Amino acid sequence: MKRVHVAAGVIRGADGRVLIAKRPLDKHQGGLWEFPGGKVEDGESAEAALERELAEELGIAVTRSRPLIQVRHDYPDKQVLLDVREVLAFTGEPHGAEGQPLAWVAPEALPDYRFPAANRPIITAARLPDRYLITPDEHSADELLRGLSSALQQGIRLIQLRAPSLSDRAYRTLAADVIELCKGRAEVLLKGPLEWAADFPEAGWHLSAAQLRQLAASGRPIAFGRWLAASCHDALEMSLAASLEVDFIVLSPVQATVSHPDAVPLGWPRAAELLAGFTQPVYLLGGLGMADLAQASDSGAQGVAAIRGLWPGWVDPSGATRTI
Ligand SMILES: Nc1nc2c([nH]c(=O)n2[C@@H]2O[C@H](COP(=O)(O)OP(=O)(O)OP(=O)(O)O)[C@@H](O)[C@H]2O)c(=O)[nH]1
Ligand SMILES: [Mg+2]
Repeated sequence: MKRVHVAAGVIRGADGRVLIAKRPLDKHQGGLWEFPGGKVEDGESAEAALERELAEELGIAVTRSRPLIQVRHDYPDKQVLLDVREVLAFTGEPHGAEGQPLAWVAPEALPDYRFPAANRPIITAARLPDRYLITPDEHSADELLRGLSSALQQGIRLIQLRAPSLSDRAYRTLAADVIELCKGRAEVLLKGPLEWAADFPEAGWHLSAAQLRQLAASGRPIAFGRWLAASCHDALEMSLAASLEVDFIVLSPVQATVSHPDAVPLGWPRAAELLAGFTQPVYLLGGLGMADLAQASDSGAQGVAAIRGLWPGWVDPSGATRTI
């Protein structure tokens, strides 16, 4: 069976809501919601196909889009490659040009709608931002909270609280303060024993590669009910993350980094290769910052994860202060 190549778009309104459409009952996966789009024609790029399909289906002209995620999925009766792009700019007012019902949905409400099975990672990708801040470990609790406040003001929406130098007790106290600070503004993922998760019901969890290996030994997905992410460094760890059905992963190190000077960098070509076969969103980490967002996206990643590269006011070696 030939895999059907499909281009689909995540379109956002000015208020951040995402546009979805209902598939006609008589079509494949009929009656379910979808991200508007359609089949890529022979010799056509996914970008061009998306522009053509969204003009036909919604009457809009897409002027700018970027790759968001690629999903290969095998239905019993059809194999698809969904090439999903984030629409960054368009003109016109979207309407159901083929009579299909449309809905504008807040990203966090997308899981409440019924989509085809292939769409789970797309929904996750549509809900996640393009940058994942990992906290630096060298600051006092007060400095860290001040830095996080600025980061929130600058638009950071996803944060991993990493503080390996703190005692368990100090980490847990800091975690409570960070969760309080970020409430309603950013998602916080904690890093530590998974048994702690019950004490922090509002936080997601970020598994280390070692935790990932341990949990994967149990052989079944974890039903966590909040954000669950994992650190991966190679194809094996990525396959463990996939089998546990974590929401997203961080793949590192792409480049040499000060926090892990001994680690051998993957480099961009190898990172892109590892991403190609993986269907969940991936943040690339390791010596990266905002300047690397476009390359990360072109390599198939959701975006960039960074400690220094996303920390407010960090001065890079060239002397320029980075802004987010
Ligand atoms: N556009 C779109 N298609 C999706 C999504 N998820 C998903 O599994 N698909 C599948 O991708 C394929 C492409 O859909 P399509 O609208 O281009 O084509 P179709 O087969 O429904 O209609 P057609 O044969 O008249 O062109 C369908 O098999 C559809 O079930 C999604 O979110 N958006
Ligand atoms: Mg279509």
